[in-house]
Amino acid sequence: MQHNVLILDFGSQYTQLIARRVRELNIFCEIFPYNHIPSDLSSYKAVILGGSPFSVRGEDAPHPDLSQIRGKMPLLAVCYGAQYLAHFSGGEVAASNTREYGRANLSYIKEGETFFDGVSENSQVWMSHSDSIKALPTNAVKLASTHDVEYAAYKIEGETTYAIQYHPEVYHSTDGKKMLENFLVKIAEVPQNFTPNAFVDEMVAELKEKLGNDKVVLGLSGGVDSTVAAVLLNKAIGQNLYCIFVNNGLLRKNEFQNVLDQYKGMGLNVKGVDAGDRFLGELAGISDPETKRKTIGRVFIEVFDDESHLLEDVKWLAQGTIYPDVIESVSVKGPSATIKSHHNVGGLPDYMKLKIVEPLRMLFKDEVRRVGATLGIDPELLGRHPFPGPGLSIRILGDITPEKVQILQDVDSVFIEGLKSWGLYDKVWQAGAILLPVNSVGVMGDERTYEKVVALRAVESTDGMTADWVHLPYDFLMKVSNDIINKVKGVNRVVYDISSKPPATIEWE
Ligand SMILES: Nc1ncnc2c1ncn2[C@@H]1O[C@H](COP(=O)(O)OP(=O)(O)OP(=O)(O)O)[C@@H](O)[C@H]1O
Ligand SMILES: O=c1[nH]c(=O)c2[nH+]cn([C@@H]3O[C@H](COP(=O)(O)O)[C@@H](O)[C@H]3O)c2[nH]1
Ligand SMILES: NC(=O)CC[C@H](N)C(=O)O
Ligand SMILES: [Mg+2]
Repeated sequence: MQHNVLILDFGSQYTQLIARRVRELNIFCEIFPYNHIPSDLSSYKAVILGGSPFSVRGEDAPHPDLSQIRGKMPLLAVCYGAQYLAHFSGGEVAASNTREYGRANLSYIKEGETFFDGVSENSQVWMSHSDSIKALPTNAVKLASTHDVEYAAYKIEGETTYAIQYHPEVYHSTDGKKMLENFLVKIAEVPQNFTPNAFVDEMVAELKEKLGNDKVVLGLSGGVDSTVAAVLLNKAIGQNLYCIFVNNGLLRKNEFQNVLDQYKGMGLNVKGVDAGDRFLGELAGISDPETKRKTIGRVFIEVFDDESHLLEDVKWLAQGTIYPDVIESVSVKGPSATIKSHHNVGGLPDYMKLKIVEPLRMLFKDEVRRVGATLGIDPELLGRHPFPGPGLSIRILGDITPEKVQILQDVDSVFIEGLKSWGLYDKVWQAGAILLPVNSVGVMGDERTYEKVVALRAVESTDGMTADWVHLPYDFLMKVSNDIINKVKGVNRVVYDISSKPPATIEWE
């Protein structure tokens, strides 16, 4: 893969957004922590320095050595980056009188600067800083100001170095993407050749080379990432790819069969392993959410290990890891605090001795979907809502029994089919039902009932990190709750979850 743009992360919440914007320009980019700059920079055509929660004046602040970068290749310094260049090159950075956070407008733009081509006068930019550049570094020229910030942008004469105090990557910087494009395409002349087709061609060639005639196993979940990874690998190594799809007894209604049928038409070598009883047996009596997750993770690995022993001579394990997972584990802040342990076939124990291959580890979710579309994967599969690996187990509060699984599968099916038939499914990022560990009193046909309560959840989100509940039409909620109570025996009450994340989470456990 061409490594075109290098983004240095100083711990800003927006670093990933910079990468998103660059990718939207069809330019490939990679994020590295400021203290792990690659030693070979020959494949990079430009570098971007990101923002940071630190003050450059602080003692523990990131102070990387940029001597191999600055003046040697095009450099764009954003926020902390801009302050960093100023502070260490003859300028001055000091605390602002007021903390600047939010929208501002450019009140001055230097004429004739390529960086501002096509940028409107008074263009709105997003500020988020408490330090300010009080004096420019040596050889710098002011390029833009706002009402409150004199040095909103500058460049260094004799270098292709640009620096901006605002955040072009944030949506509220109306011309931010234009400025990034001006810098990357017009000034740094980075090629815009990172397209799904190019990715597929390059990745297939790379996988062929890397894997040769080796055998590879892959856990298929029916989800987008593992499916796209499988189709790519299948294109590269054909029948040497062995896909395993495990029924953990906690899938959606009829999902095991439906997913297997769907894969049949795709020419994949898939084995369905029905381990439902094994999972439910191991989960019996467990109510604690973390213990449930850990148990499922362990049994997954055991089933997987058993299955790969049935195959001879397997050398590789393929995974559907995508870029946000990678960034999470390499970012300056490191893997974030465990709120919920995600089960993952990824964390395989050493004794399995398989090498890991992850063809999607450089892609964001929407890029994975586009690659999937290029590969001809059914749009319905690519548009599927995310579904957690531990499945319905974390949507059954309290202990899990086969009866409860069946009730929840039926409720979930009425809800999801309802969303589809009302044309709402694609407007919702994720939806599902939760079986609560309480009974409530109801009346059906003049008789008292004392049955289960279910909660419905539907959220909007871009990446699952934050989410808002969806304002589903009342008519829809009325119809679906009526259908659930009438069709699913054992349920006499339906409630709708109106919590956003944070402070709640999407799943209840
Ligand atoms: N039922 C299953 N059978 C086999 N492998 C599975 C199953 N569920 C999950 N996996 C494997 O575990 C990985 C992690 O699952 P998880 O659901 O957490 O991933 P994901 O990010 O949602 O990806 P996907 O879109 O592939 O489901 C999957 O990519 C897949 O390789
Ligand atoms: O693959 C997964 N394994 C897990 O263990 C897991 N737990 C939560 N999720 C999914 O992650 C997103 C965020 O969920 P939370 O707000 O509940 O943390 C939502 O999309 C959840 O469905 C999981 N996915
Ligand atoms: N967003 C940023 O990069 C902020 C930089 C620095 N911490 C400041 O407050 O000024
Ligand atoms: Mg999944």
